[in-house]
Amino acid sequence: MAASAPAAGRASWKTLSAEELEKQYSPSRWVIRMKAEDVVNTFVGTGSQATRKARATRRSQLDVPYGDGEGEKMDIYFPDEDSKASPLFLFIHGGYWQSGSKDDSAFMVNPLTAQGVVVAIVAYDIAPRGTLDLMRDQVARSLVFLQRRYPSNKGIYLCGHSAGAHLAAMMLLASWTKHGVTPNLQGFLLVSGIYDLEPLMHTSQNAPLHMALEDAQRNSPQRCLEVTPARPVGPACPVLVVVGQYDSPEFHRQSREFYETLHRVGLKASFQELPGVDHFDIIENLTREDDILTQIILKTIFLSL
Ligand SMILES: N[C@@H](CC(=O)c1ccccc1NC=O)C(=O)O
Repeated sequence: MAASAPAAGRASWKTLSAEELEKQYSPSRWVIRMKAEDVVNTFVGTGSQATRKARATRRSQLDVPYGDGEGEKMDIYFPDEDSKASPLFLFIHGGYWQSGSKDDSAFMVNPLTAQGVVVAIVAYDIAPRGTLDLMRDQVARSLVFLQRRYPSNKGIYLCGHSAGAHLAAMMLLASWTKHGVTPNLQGFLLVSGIYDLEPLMHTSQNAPLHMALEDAQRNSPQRCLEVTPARPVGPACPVLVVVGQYDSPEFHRQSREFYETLHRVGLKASFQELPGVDHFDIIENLTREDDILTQIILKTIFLSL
């Protein structure tokens, strides 16, 4: 009996009504510090202000193409002192694979570049233009591009928020042989992510995504990790799963169960619930050097060097 308990727990969302699922997967409705309708505008405002500041105060290369597609661009921000062997931090923005842009996602650039980290913010083709399979391939190619451009890097640290954490987690399942180079991935930071996409099929978020059951399952790291034996990162590569105190119960469940799966398959996983933050200020606060998640990121990067 005990062996079947996790599987039963994993499908617990199936008992929720359509209305409750919609609420659970609407992150702004769980924010307590302001009205739900103001949350996303505030988040985008903070992100675009941080991006303006990063572009004004840091050396950068903007719209660097990592592929031939029009949307396949990244912004790269550099520390003041030039080094050929810096750690690289790649951020994948969220927005349910249908909103968000690299141009308002440079939250963490100033605090991280101040400590000698090169920060790249990647753009990908959001829906309806892009499919989940395309986005996943774009993120993989952006990592390959970074590895080729900076072959002596001191590790690539991949961070994603929400839908971006999902895309980051999919890189734990990537097959690098077809790309001809394996990115030097040394850490994953998965912030308020979604790892099982099946519940989303039953919410309004699926309208532009058009996920059928096979699409949702093929793109669910929670599911794929358990059945895929070959993994591209070793047991020494830390994978941090982080969720905000005020994320919804379903987001908490998704993070906890994904952490448990990572741990079970032998990855160096850790799980942290950050107190006092929600789905949005968990990322907005990365503009600050003294933020707890900024400090966790810096520790992850510099303790593993
Ligand atoms: N429509 C959603 C927006 C949202 O979930 C979101 C917005 C910006 C960045 C990340 C988000 N969530 C997941 O990717 C909401 O307001 O709850």
